[in-house]
Amino acid sequence: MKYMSKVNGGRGGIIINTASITSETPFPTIPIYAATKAAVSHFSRSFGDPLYSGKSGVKVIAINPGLTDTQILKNIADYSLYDPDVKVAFDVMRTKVPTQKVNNMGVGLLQVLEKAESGSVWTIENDQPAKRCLNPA
Ligand SMILES: NC(=O)C1=CN([C@@H]2O[C@H](COP(=O)(O)OP(=O)(O)OC[C@H]3O[C@@H](n4cnc5c(N)ncnc54)[C@H](O)[C@@H]3O)[C@@H](O)[C@H]2O)C=CC1
Ligand SMILES: CCCCC/C=C\C=C\C(=O)C/C=C\C/C=C\CCCC(=O)O
Repeated sequence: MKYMSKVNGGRGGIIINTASITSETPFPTIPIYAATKAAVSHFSRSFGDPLYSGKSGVKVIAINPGLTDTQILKNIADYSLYDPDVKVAFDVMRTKVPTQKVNNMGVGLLQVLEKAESGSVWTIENDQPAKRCLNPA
């Protein structure tokens, strides 16, 4: 931010912070992960305020990916899931939530870069176009 800021002779720019759809609502199966993502969303909304971006020319935006086919899902068995019943609930949820292709994150990200206002939060899920999140953390 310091070096990108127009105040310091920089060119401005865009910072995209990766939150998650788990930031939008309480997520009992992965509480710590979901809470950190809510923090990423809130942090981005605050630093994206025109109070900062108006002077700096640096937009700050958060994206909320839905479940996406990456390595993090293959590593999931390595994570502590707190309780055996939570593991069962987690596995059931996995079967119900659609997993999107990584490519859709690239497409969605370009849409966000083109039109997003500073301080906004965008959901990219289910192989659909990016949508502005109406109930961010
Ligand atoms: N795949 C999914 O379903 C979703 C992923 N996300 C978020 O997307 C972001 C990217 O994750 P994916 O590409 O899905 O997972 P990934 O496991 O493919 O990539 C994560 C990358 O982060 C790196 N990494 C981990 N700890 C690090 C550290 N301390 N310092 C530097 N690098 C570190 C890993 O080496 C890996 O290259 C993460 O913030 C994740 O929480 C959000 C919503 C859904
Ligand atoms: C993953 C099954 C639940 C389905 C939830 C839908 C979307 C999830 C999006 C995410 O951001 C979750 C992606 C990966 C989970 C990664 C880590 C879990 C860490 C668990 C923990 O807090 O110990």
